[in-house]
Amino acid sequence: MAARINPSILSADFVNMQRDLERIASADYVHVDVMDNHFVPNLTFGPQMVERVQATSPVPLDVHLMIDDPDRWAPQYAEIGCFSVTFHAEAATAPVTLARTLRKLGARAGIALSPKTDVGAYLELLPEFDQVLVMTVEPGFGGQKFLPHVMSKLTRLREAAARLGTDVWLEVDGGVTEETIGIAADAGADTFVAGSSVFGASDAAAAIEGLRSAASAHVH
Ligand SMILES: O=C(CO)[C@@H](O)[C@H](O)COP(=O)(O)O
Ligand SMILES: [Fe+2]
Repeated sequence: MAARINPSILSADFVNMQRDLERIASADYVHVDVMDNHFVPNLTFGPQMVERVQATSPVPLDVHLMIDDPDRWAPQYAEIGCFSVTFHAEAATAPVTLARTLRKLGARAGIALSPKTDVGAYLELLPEFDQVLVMTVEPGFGGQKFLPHVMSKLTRLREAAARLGTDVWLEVDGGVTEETIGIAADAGADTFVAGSSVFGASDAAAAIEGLRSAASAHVH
């Protein structure tokens, strides 16, 4: 199976967003990091900007909400028509109810786990989600180092998905490069977010292709 490569526009030039969206037109999805300065100590943008990105982007949006109270704020991203909406397990009060709402609104529902969050409580709930985002850095900033110790979560998620017979995408986010992507793919990831390693390259399309082929050799 081919790996999905989702460049993160956190590393794009915010005043040249249209140009940077065109640079990553060969990606599978565009990863959009929404941060609120409360759940994480950084602030990006909200639904108005995401709606404009969606109208401009040649590829669908994979929205990653690093915000407090996603139960209240996440549905509006599905209403805009975003392809997938992922909220943090640590921030949601009623994750299953929220995932059902997102699906009813036509979005894929995702749940994200910060590095210190155990995966155990979510394994039996996998059929309620279309994707699980395993953070491989502390959420909040691009350009951090990949944390290999979280790979055991992917192994457990992959086993649980097979046992439950559910087709859930397993996404990794943070520090993904041509050097680290194979480690995540070997552990069971099939969807890869990459910010600085794509936008930091002079040729973003070549960087996407490099990541795709480095991962595809490992994706099961
Ligand atoms: O959600 C986040 C950070 O909180 C990510 O999506 C980053 O944007 C990834 O950036 P790199 O680690 O690939 O530079
Ligand atoms: Fe992200």
